[in-house]
Amino acid sequence: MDTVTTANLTKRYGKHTVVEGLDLQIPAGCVYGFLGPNGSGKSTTMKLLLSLVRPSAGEVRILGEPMTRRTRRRQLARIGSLIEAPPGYTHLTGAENLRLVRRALGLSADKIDWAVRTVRLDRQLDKKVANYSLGMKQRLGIAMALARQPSLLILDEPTNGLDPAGIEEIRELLGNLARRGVTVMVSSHLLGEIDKTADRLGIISRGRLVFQGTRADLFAAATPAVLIDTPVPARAEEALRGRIAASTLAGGIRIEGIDNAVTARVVADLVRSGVPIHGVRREEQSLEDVFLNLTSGGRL
Ligand SMILES: Nc1ncnc2c1ncn2[C@@H]1O[C@H](COP(=O)(O)OP(=O)(O)OP(=O)(O)O)[C@@H](O)[C@H]1O
Repeated sequence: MDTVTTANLTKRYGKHTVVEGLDLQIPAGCVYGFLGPNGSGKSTTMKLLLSLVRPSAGEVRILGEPMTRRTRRRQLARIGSLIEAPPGYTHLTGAENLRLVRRALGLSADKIDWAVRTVRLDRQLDKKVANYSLGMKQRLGIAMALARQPSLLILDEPTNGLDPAGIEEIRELLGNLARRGVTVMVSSHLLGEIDKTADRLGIISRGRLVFQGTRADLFAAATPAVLIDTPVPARAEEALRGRIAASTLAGGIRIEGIDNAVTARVVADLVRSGVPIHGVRREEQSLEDVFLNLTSGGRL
């Protein structure tokens, strides 16, 4: 079952469409990496899911139920979230902040203890939050979100500004939570920060979902350029001119965006034209390249 689904989810501010026709599907118990460049609409989407912002069109369903003004209170009891800046009063200690959360939500002490142990903040609780590192603040924010033992955790850029060790720690934490059955949606503008933890990826660019699926699906969806090795690249390019756009390289030609059937036809054409072919392969492509292609080079 999917924990979150949206249908045609859309948000407009005046004439500006910030989120457009999103159909999200977040399966239960997974880490869903929600990726997109800065300003592409990730925070707005998360606020829509949490009903902090009202959709201009479309709907959100969480744990099988529509998220509306009427159901919001009940729904939010099952959702933990961390949106934008880490929460907490900086003049209070971690423990004092958590006590406030405990009272506000009427939780038992063992739930707070569990959340604190899960984020490994147990030894830092007596410090004032003002003296916390950014990583500690993020972990306190996650502990606050976890205290109610949510089925769904929504985290907006929790690794933003953290050093590599801090990023790794959050990644590990999210993986552990998912293994215990919590569905985690986590956003980032950097693919490398979450791709190792995420079982599923959703990529948003200019308010539209440009990809949703597994990492393997993402690779498959992208078609890397074909490289044809030949000692006479200029002749090969000449033979294809007017039909296929090829660029010449030292020792071969490069053709973008052609599928296997077209590749076979190109090779047959070259052979017929007397061009010797020493090899045909697809260019190596990193997940980062695929991401950049889908998001037009990481721009909005
Ligand atoms: N309340 C608002 N009124 C008008 N425009 C808004 C509002 N909130 C967000 N926007 C615009 O919506 C677009 C998407 O913003 P959003 O914060 O959702 O993106 P994001 O992907 O989370 O980016 P970032 O990582 O920088 O936070 C931006 O152009 C932003 O200026």
